[in-house]
Amino acid sequence: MYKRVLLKLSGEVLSGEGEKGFNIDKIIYLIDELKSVLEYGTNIGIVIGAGNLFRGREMKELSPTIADQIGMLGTVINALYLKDLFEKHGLRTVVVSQVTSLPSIRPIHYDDINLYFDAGYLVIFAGGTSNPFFTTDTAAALRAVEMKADILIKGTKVSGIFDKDPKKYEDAIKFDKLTFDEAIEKELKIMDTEAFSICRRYNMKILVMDFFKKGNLLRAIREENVGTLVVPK
Ligand SMILES: Nc1ncnc2c1ncn2[C@@H]1O[C@H](COP(=O)(O)OP(=O)(O)OP(=O)(O)O)[C@@H](O)[C@H]1O
Ligand SMILES: O=c1ccn([C@@H]2O[C@H](COP(=O)(O)O)[C@@H](O)[C@H]2O)c(=O)[nH]1
Repeated sequence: MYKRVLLKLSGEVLSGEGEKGFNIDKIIYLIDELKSVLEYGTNIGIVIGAGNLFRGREMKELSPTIADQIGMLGTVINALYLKDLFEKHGLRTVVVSQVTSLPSIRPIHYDDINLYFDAGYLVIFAGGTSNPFFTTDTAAALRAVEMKADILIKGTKVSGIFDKDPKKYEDAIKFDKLTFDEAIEKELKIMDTEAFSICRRYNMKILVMDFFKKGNLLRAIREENVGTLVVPK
């Protein structure tokens, strides 16, 4: 069973696939999934995307750097929204970020992150990498390495990594396991090359799995066969 996990969630986990904003039923579902693993004492850090609010690349009327900054702020909005609801449902949560200074957000300090985990807090890393031209997949890779996670779990709307986008091609074939070299060489668009490359350099395993299937998070953390695993060799 994994003891320390970085969970990367697509913003659409908060809204529902193809939807915008927040859907409270989806967030209650997320809370239930998290509770089922927290009771085993697993430390969980979360990197949240912002596809439910803003994606830089979709705001074509704006300059890319401004659009990306708005996207990063979207991840901060999601983090604060989650923190409040998590706490109302009994999950102690801290939001850390370098991109904004707000009273309910703390700066990222490695020593403090260990203290938060030791005290049983969920840690939400908001604000992406703090730089434009990246996505929260790259932020998840960085934070997974920084927090010395056992694995980066990407919870998304597809059941794993396929040879092509399964949302576009019905005949896409799923991989059970891949190496980082294969994922990068095949240019599989499930995650950015930057994210794969950071994980390859630091031997950070990645599991991609369907977050909308009930019980999948616990199965993943118990190291059961779910989704697609990306490993060094
Ligand atoms: N080879 C592939 N295997 C699996 N999925 C793929 C592949 N290529 C592209 N995809 C697509 O990648 C998407 C992954 O989306 P992800 O969870 O990163 O959401 P996102 O849109 O980046 O996040 P957000 O909603 O926060 O912006 C899937 O929905 C899937 O359609
Ligand atoms: O490091 C980062 C992370 C994100 N952004 C911007 O935020 C949005 C939302 O992130 P998703 O990963 O797409 O959910 C992204 O589209 C970028 O515009 C960023 O600039 N830098």
